[in-house]
Amino acid sequence: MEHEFWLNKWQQQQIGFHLSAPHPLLQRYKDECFDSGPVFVPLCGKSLDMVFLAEQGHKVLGVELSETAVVSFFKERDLATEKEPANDLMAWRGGDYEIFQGDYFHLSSPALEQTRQVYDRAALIALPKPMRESYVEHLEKIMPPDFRVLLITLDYHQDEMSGPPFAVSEQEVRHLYQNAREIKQLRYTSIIDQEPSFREQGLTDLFQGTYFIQY
Ligand SMILES: C[S@@+](CC[C@H](N)C(=O)[O-])C[C@H]1O[C@@H](n2cnc3c(N)ncnc32)[C@H](O)[C@@H]1O
Repeated sequence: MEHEFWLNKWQQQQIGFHLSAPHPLLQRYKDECFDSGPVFVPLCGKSLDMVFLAEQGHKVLGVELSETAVVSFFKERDLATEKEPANDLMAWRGGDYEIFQGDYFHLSSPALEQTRQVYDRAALIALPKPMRESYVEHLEKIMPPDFRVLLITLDYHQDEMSGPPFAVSEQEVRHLYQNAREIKQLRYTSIIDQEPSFREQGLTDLFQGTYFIQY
């Protein structure tokens, strides 16, 4: 997607993707997938999942395009911040969080080289197909060789709705992450009954997939 698309969404506060509580699947699978080390949250928005991770003792690194999102995240927690340029991005630090504000595709940081865990909720599925390949390629470039990912996807008939969120099937996850040592599907369930607004937009079904990916 164009940067303008997301910056406008934040400007106009059209952030239906933002949840008012930590994601239940993060709570369910965190201990199974992560050790006590830091966690990288790409395309993080101002997600409360970061707060949950910090409360569980993790240092949290994020990257987010929108300055509005980053400023709101720290402001809503009443956290004092300091910021400094980090290549093309701006690194904001406060509490247990370090959020790089700018384009994920320009991110590289020594801090990430020490981070072996990635939490992806609504990041991969926020991107159109050609960008999803670049997203995984970039992740493989900026993370250490033995990283792992807890990934939450949505899947539906793409011709029934234009994204975002985009449909990402299990087959595509396996293709995108073909360089990984292990890809385990933890869960794949229909959630259309809990998401009536998607039915109103024309979807006949909507599945949520959860994967553990180990390099
Ligand atoms: C669907 S939202 C999900 C946010 C968050 N993961 C959550 O669960 O609430 C996608 C986010 O990615 C951000 N984004 C989109 N393209 C980006 C890019 N190239 N670099 C960094 N952030 C980006 C958007 O501003 C938006 O906040």
